[in-house]
Amino acid sequence: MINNVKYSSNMCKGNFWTEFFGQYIEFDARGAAALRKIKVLEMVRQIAPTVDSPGVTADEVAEAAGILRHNASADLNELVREGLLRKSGGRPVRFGLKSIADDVRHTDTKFPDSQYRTVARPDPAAERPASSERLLDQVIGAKGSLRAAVEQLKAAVLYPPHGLPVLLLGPTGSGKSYLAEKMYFYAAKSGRLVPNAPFNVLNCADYAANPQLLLAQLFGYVKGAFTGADQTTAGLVAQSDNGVLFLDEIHRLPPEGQEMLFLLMDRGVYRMLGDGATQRRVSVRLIAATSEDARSLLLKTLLRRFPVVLTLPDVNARPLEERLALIEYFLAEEAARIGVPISVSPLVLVALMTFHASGNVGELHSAVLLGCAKAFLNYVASAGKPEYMMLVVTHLSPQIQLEYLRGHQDSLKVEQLIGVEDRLYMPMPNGYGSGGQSPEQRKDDLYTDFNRRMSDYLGSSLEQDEVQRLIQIDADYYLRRLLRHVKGAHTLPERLLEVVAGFVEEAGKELGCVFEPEVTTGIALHLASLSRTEPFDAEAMLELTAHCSREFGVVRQLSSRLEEGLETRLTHGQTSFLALFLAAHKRVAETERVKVLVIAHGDHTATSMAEVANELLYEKKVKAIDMPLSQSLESTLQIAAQRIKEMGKIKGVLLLVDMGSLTGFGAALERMTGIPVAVIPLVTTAAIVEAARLADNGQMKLAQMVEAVKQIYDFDIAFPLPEGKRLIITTCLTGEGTARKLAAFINEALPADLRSTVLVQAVDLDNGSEISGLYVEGWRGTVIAAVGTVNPHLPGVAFIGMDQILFGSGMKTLLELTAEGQPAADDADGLSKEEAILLASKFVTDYIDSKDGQLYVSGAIAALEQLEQTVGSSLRTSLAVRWVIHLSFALERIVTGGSVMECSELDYLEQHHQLLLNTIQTAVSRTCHCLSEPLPRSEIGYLALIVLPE
Ligand SMILES: Nc1ncnc2c1ncn2[C@@H]1O[C@H](COP(=O)(O)OP(=O)(O)OP(=O)(O)O)[C@@H](O)[C@H]1O
Repeated sequence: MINNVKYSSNMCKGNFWTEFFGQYIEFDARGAAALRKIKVLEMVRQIAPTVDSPGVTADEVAEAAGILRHNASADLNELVREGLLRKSGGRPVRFGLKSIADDVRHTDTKFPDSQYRTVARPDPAAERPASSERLLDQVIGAKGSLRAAVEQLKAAVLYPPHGLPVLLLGPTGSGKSYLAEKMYFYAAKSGRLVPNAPFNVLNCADYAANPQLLLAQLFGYVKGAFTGADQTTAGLVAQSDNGVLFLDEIHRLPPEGQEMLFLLMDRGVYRMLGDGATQRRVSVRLIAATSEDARSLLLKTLLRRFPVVLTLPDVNARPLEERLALIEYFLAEEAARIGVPISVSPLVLVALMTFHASGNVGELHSAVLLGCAKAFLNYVASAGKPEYMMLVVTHLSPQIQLEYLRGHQDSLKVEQLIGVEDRLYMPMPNGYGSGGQSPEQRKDDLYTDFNRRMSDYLGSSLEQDEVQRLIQIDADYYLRRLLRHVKGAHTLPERLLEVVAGFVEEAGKELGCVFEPEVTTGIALHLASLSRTEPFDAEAMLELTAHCSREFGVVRQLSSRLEEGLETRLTHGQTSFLALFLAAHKRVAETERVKVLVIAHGDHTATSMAEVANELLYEKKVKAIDMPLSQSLESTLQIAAQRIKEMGKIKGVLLLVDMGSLTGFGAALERMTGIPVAVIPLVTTAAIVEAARLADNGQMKLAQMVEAVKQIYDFDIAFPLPEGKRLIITTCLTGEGTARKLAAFINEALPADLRSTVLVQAVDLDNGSEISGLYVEGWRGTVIAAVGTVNPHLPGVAFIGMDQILFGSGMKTLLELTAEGQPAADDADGLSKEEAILLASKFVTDYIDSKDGQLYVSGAIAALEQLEQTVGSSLRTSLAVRWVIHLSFALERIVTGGSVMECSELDYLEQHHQLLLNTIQTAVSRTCHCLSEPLPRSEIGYLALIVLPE
């Protein structure tokens, strides 16, 4: 147990905390070790996400997590002991995920190598339509903080003959609307309502500025009741006959409105505005809610008429188990929505469990939605075909991350509750917990979901272009889910389909584009399912349509036609929605299109990448050609030309290839087909997705598309490389940190005459995204080597691991490569031993952010000199550098109470090199005065391993 960890070293400041959280935060050491272990596990999962990947070294994890290497090593070994990771033999030791498939019991999805120890799975019973009894019992908290409320709600619903009015109190977002809706389903399921009974919602706050209009909406009015009342119109009370009316924010109802409600509640009658004489009879179950102080804002006489008044608790005061259940519920819902399992790290759960949700369950819900939205962007852009979407702590909002770091009084309890294992949320076929709803209602829900997500995006800190992309993706998903919910259009009236088809065609003409037939079906389904409800956030919708004003204009222009055909009026919200929908699905006519073709070496490389992209896109139109190694270039060229010809008359082809001579196909194919072809080399799945998305959208010219796709290869080196210069790239996962330090380190280590011609540049690989092949392509032959913690796999470019540079002969190799094949002089890196040691010391003191750094380095150097003196020979420069760096870090670790490194070869060393071990032990204890106890034997073992090659 580490008692005094303070995340105050340079490394942590520079690499992790400041990068993610913008400022330096000292946080309580309590639980730090446990959290660090969780983080280490998360990093392994990020760097080596599958069980068959080669695994990661402690260095890589330390780098990625922004922690000291020995801590990473200690945690990794502990995770191995706990059975969470596997460890490979050989050097350097690699750690990888374990295959533990037993716990995954989900039958639909295959997870042959799932590394998850536990799988959080929604209650299978939730998949079945819930019985009326279960409906309310399934509400999270029904057995806990909402127990009394749920019992009273049941009684209120069942009370003969028409139930009792209910007033729900509680802070905003505490679930009042949610419970009102549940009550409606409960009443319907238990046979207290007629089939298809209405459920109408009126948020009185929406009409706060116009109480007259509010009353008119509620009670209806007769012709001439007020200026503008051209015809007699029924209100929501009448429309809710035999059903449920939910009045949200009821305190906004003016006193006369409250009085009008008395009559309804006492005698089941009401009067329309402008007709005080006629009493009309209805049977309406009334549910009301307010987040304000009802006692001071409602008439006492109204308050008294609610026999059931319930106050919902603040989510921050609810038991931790309930909060976890809510989070898990939302995660499972998201998994169902996107149709992909979601893997969630314990860190995420701890953060979600402990932040102060002032907006209550609603805010918790938004936090999950937005986290998933960010994760989804990464998922869509990730190469390969991830089995699941990963939700990690950096996907959460900065505020939540910040709160998490500040710590929380319940942190320890929460960590215990959550454990250290990742959880996997499976997409449930019927959604999660949607029991009791008809397909019709589900459709409404989809829309409500969609609507709410849009508002959340708008209110979030997401970048504008991220919001736009998410809207597009969501609109696409909405359509697909809608189509999935109601199989085919046969349930739709023919007339509706006809009207919508006409509208879509006209819209296409106006916008100069075409729409797939599914778009007609989708809009028809959407309109059919929405006829009863007004989208609740019309304003947010309007805001969203800012980016598709042309479509908005066209819908407005054509709306009268649609309204006539549908015999209804489109609300503002619906108009905006249709514009959004058209914008997301408009396609250019075939002849105006650019098509995407992928060619890559290997039996399946191209086809499998295209398959992934197609799966993620609405239109599955990416074509691929595999080029097995046995296939000649010439025949691949012929096949490609044939394939392009089959595409018919098109505007151009964006050809994505992997490497080699395929990059030269562009001109040849243009000649053979007469169609413009642009080539982008070093294809990745992310690039295909982006290319296909742009091709789908059809707004760009071929050349513009090439430029746009290049953006996917995101890197931070300026084009072009100055004339005559060559380049060494340094890499690391978190970009800013080690790569930059390493760049500075190598730059300093380069002989002066080379510095003018060789640039050392850090490249941000941004959590595994691929380095820009394009840039390497552009500078073909100019990159000498890549150095760092992650191999970017640049074709034809040698990679030297950071450990090799620091602890091995990496610098020598690098200089050899720099000198174009001429071996570097003599030892290590051409530096004198003193210079090399000086550099190593500087490296160490840069990393250890305390005045003691110098102490550790001096100790390490003194120990080396002592050893050399005793042995009577001088250690080679590269080994001396390794010794100094290693021992300095070891001293810091031990002095600050860190874990001791295990040395697996210690037994062997004790048997065969005991004298050496003893000599080192003596040298260290004589010179390293910072130690209060002898350096542990296994640490000595490591030092011996450094010396032994000599
Ligand atoms: N017990 C619950 N289980 C699942 N989801 C819930 C629960 N309670 C609330 N929610 C979700 O939390 C969000 C906010 O709930 P809701 O809108 O019902 O709150 P509210 O009290 O009506 O808020 P407001 O006063 O702002 O109208 C919704 O997304 C709702 O689905």
